[in-house]
Amino acid sequence: MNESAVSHTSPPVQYPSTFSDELIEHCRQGCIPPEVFADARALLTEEVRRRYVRVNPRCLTQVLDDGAEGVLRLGTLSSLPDDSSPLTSEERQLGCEAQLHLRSESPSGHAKNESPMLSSSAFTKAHIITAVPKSTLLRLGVAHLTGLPLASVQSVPWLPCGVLTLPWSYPIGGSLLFRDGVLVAMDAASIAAVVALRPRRGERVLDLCCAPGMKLGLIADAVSSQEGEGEKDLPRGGRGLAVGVDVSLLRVYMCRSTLKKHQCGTGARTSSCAATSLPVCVFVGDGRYFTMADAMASMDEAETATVDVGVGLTARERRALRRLSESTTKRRRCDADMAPAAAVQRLVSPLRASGSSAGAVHVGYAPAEARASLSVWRQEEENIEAHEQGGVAEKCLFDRVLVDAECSHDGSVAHLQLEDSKAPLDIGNSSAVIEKGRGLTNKYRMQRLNLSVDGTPPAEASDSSSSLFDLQSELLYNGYQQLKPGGTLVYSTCSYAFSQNELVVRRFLSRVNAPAARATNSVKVKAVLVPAFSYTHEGRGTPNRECVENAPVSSCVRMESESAAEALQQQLNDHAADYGVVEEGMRRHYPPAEAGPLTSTPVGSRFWPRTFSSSFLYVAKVWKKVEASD
Ligand SMILES: C[S@@+](CC[C@H](N)C(=O)[O-])C[C@H]1O[C@@H](n2cnc3c(N)ncnc32)[C@H](O)[C@@H]1O
Repeated sequence: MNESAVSHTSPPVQYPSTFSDELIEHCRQGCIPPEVFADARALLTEEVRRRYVRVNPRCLTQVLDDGAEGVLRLGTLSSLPDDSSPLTSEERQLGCEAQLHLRSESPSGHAKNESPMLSSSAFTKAHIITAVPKSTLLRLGVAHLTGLPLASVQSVPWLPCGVLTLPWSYPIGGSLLFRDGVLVAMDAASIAAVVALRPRRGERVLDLCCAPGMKLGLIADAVSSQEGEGEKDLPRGGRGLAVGVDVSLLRVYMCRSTLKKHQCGTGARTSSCAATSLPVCVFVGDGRYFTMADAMASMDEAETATVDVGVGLTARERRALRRLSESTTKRRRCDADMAPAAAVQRLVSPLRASGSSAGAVHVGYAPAEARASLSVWRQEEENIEAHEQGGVAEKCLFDRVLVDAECSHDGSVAHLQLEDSKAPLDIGNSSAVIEKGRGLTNKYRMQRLNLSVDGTPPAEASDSSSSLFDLQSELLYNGYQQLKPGGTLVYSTCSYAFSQNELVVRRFLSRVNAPAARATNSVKVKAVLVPAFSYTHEGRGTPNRECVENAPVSSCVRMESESAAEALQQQLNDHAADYGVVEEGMRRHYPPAEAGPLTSTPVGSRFWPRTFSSSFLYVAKVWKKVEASD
């Protein structure tokens, strides 16, 4: 355990005074120790605060082309090309400046991992292109470099996959880099959830709570990435698909904008990024009930040729979405003031009441590339014999599923505002709203926690079926149902609360592994909790021929090496006991006899902000292991 980490045996620390009694009670119930808020406050101070960005892989296509004006080195490869390299002096100068900082951030001993080719003195351009993963060098034009504080660009040593941090003061929103989609602002812990999932080229991946689409964009990059060395036998010839679902129509619209910007399609101001249509589609629907069969039924197959590239929908789909939009306009206004789970109920109920289960799903975005992948999938499904035992129930299942569940966001450090002086808000002030750029207000937090502003549960939320715990449990359960045997699921939240993380996962495991539940599966499967950053389970005893043990992963989400993933897992394990949340949670939620042995096994991994300098994230990975039939 990190010596600087706060142990649960430390003297009690007070909860921040900006928290109401009800919120503090919630923290106690959820085993959220007060120390984590002090850590969050420390991370928010301007001097230490950093902005995480990842590089859009579509902007890397011209890496090292002639005439490059600047090269920014990404990742933690540690040696720079020597004088015999084909880099111009300007490129070398820029690289050196960035490298100095990258090196100072790299953990000791990292140089051991560098490519032998990089330490060679006889560099040629060809060497660099073949030896260095493309995402380690980013070519930037002068316009993009203007104002970029190269000297303070840093890599993220615990997540070596093209993730950088910039000083908080860098005006990224107004920068060309951001507007052209070269850099995508995204918290490192969020990226870690996708790295844990490990989507690979050619796979079908479901993101069950996708909006605003940051992780979905990363998944789409992975399933459509360039073929890497050793990736010859790819599933479906490399034609993958990323499918996003979100219950909120407004957030699906946000997601669509995020993805369109990410794809550098219309609106890109320069040619730095190659415009591509990614195999990614988004549906409005309730993740607790979503199935891909319903989603396919909601799509307009006949008019595929007339998809409007601007919105990625056919005219019929647009009309359907408009009708949905109109029918929810009034509700939307109410929803803004409502606990999210209650809002979910209000949006979904009319959808489900509208007739068939397919009526509960609407396509919100499906560009040409996604439709092409979908039609391959449809074709495959048609070839499956409907009368096969379990054939219907197991149709349209995914290789991987991400359940980045709705949660209370208490660990979303980037959005927390804890200082009284800057945000003198209290729950008695009913005019308190979410203040753009100033973080989450108490009122907002209260809503996320299903509490009304005076601390009592709102009427809609008092029904136990709308509690966060139930919502998260149902999302996780359905995510698992949509996963094919042998597949991998990641459950994540940005809440510190034991009750939204370990408790949800433990109860889920008991539920799906209960003998009665397993007896209903046509293929005998078992949900097995595996370390988030270990991938060795893939390919063992699974019928997924595409899951090959130690197979290389797609370039845009890979760790630099398996040992880097192992080091990260080790670091997470070492910190598992920090703050005593798990032990405390176990004691509270399990009888003493059961709590003893349970405490020794961490359920999932926690990214502590102080240790990882990022927002908080809880990640648990579940493998749908196929068991030999008796
Ligand atoms: C933590 S956010 C997801 C963030 C997203 N994965 C990303 O990386 O950009 C949770 C999302 O879950 C959605 N949500 C809440 N209840 C849902 C449900 N029943 N089905 C699907 N989505 C739901 C919310 O609208 C919200 O957009």
